[in-house]
Amino acid sequence: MSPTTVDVDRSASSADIEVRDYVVNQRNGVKGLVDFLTLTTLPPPYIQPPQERFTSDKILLGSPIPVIDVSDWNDPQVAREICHAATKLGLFQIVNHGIAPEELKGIIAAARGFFELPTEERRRYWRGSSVSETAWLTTSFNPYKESVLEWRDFLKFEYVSQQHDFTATWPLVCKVQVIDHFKRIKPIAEKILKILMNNLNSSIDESNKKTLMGTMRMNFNYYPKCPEPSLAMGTGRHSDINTLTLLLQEDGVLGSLYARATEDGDKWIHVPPTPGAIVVNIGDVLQILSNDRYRSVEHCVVVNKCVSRVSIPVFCGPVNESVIEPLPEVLLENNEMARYRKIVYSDYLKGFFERPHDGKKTIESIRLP
Ligand SMILES: O=C(O)CCC(=O)C(=O)O
Ligand SMILES: [Fe+2]
Repeated sequence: MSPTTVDVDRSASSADIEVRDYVVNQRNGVKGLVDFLTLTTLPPPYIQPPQERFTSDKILLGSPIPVIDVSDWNDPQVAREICHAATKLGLFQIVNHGIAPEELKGIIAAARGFFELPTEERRRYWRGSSVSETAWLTTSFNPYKESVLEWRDFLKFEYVSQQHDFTATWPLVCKVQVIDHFKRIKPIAEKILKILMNNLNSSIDESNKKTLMGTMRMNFNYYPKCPEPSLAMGTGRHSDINTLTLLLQEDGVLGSLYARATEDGDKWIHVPPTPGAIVVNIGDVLQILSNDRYRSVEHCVVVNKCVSRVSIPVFCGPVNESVIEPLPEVLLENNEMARYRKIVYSDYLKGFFERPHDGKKTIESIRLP
């Protein structure tokens, strides 16, 4: 690919195809693209239609994201604050969770380490031909289904503790840190889920553990510097579809993650990177189990002209075979009707991954009339 074709002609479909081919089919990712070209304008495949762009008039000021001090998990106030935040916004930050700042810095550095590897080295992990069955790299969200690409690459890890040596071929630059981060996040996620379940007159037991946290996956999201950030999106509007996500943001990069303030409005709250904090967000499965008591929060990521950014979500969720439906405990309590039809989680996943990021379309697709 010659650099000038992409740079000069913004509307030409040949340039469009060439960029897509380079990024997606040739498995360079958007990181490969920005390393190869000195871009002064945004390549056409990344130009979002005006209604999908994030503009400053959408930002809701004066509504800070709750920051919850969880140093004493047994304090009833902690449970109250977590349940309140899960009900209202569906997103909050926790501090004093027990993971040391140096450990958080270590996993961020490990993620950067991976994306700083030579392109050929990263490409060994490309989805579909990865050297590891439990770690793979791709770009955007769903590049073969999207008319506009998202400005990010991500490496996904699956924690399959019952499978011997599932980390054998993970990249050495980050392997130890990823394993340690999974192990540190797991008990924190379990404590939050326990609080949220207790509040629904339920609990975590052997029968539902596989639904609540039968799987754990981690992303290294990488958002390169973007020549025209106002025209692009790093991650499009979506809610996470799992139960609970615990996300680490890189310190210092402001104006990236936004959460939709209310279900029906188009106002968004900035989620500031807070040193030492972990962002927790409620996913669709908890909204379904709780019959809408908890809210899975729609969120999106804006990119930056001056700095690249890394974020590291850990997604706790059901195993594929789990049947997802509102909990009987919740329905009985108020003698209410289920608001969602029951669905096998693998079918739910299929619905989500079949289309581009599109707000809360997946959960809406199973809402009962
Ligand atoms: O980069 C972020 O802050 C959030 C990414 C995200 O929403 C996701 O990976 O699901
Ligand atoms: Fe997300």
